[in-house]
Amino acid sequence: MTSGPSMLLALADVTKRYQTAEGPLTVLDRLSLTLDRGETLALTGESGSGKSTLLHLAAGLDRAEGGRVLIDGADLGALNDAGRAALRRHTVGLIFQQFNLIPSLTVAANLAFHARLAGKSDPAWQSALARRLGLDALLTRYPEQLSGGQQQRVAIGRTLAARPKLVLADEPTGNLDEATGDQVIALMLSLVAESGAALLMVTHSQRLAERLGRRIHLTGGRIL
Ligand SMILES: Nc1ncnc2c1ncn2[C@@H]1O[C@H](COP(=O)(O)OP(=O)(O)OP(=O)(O)O)[C@@H](O)[C@H]1O
Repeated sequence: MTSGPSMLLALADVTKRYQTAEGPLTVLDRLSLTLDRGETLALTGESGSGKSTLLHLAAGLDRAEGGRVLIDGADLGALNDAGRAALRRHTVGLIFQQFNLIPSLTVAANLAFHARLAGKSDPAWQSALARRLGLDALLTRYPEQLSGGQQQRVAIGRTLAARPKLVLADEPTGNLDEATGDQVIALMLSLVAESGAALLMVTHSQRLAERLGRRIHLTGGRIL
């Protein structure tokens, strides 16, 4: 595999198996894909086709049985746990369906949390994100005092505040009604574009997938 300067994420011949009571289950079968800097890519596939598995591998949260995963030129297989954690902290941002906010922190502190951990606090960018995400009047509230759409807007702001080069989103609007979900996706896409990040987004929705620059479909452990 050649890794040019524009390539941010590459999976090359990646195989992932789980051990189950019925024997080994091959979820990803010599799968390859690349994502360029600033590119947005939608990943669709039936339930159980391996979308979340692929996203976890791309985040360095899990290891493949075969093949290679490269993020920003770094081969995850060649890094130890601390190296992978550092790469995740500095380069990757994750957005999940369940929002995953810290319940004991205010909206403002949640927004600041990841950027601070990554040593990349940028108050001006954080304020701009809060304003653009419509969170200015909610900064002193706690997550349990927010609607689902508001919580996901905080989660998006928290992720983008650290300026990750790669944003990985797993069904980010899966817990929201369609109208709220559409608004949240629109905000996420424009802020991802402004921050220059690349986005890999898992979705069940063909309609949402069509809003991204490129689409791939996972089936039988491979990409169509
Ligand atoms: N830790 C695990 N151990 C065993 N099997 C697993 C494990 N995690 C996932 N699987 C299996 O691997 C397959 C892929 O799971 P994955 O969660 O990646 O699918 P998905 O496409 O994200 O599904 P969904 O759209 O329903 O969220 C499924 O058959 C699942 O049962």
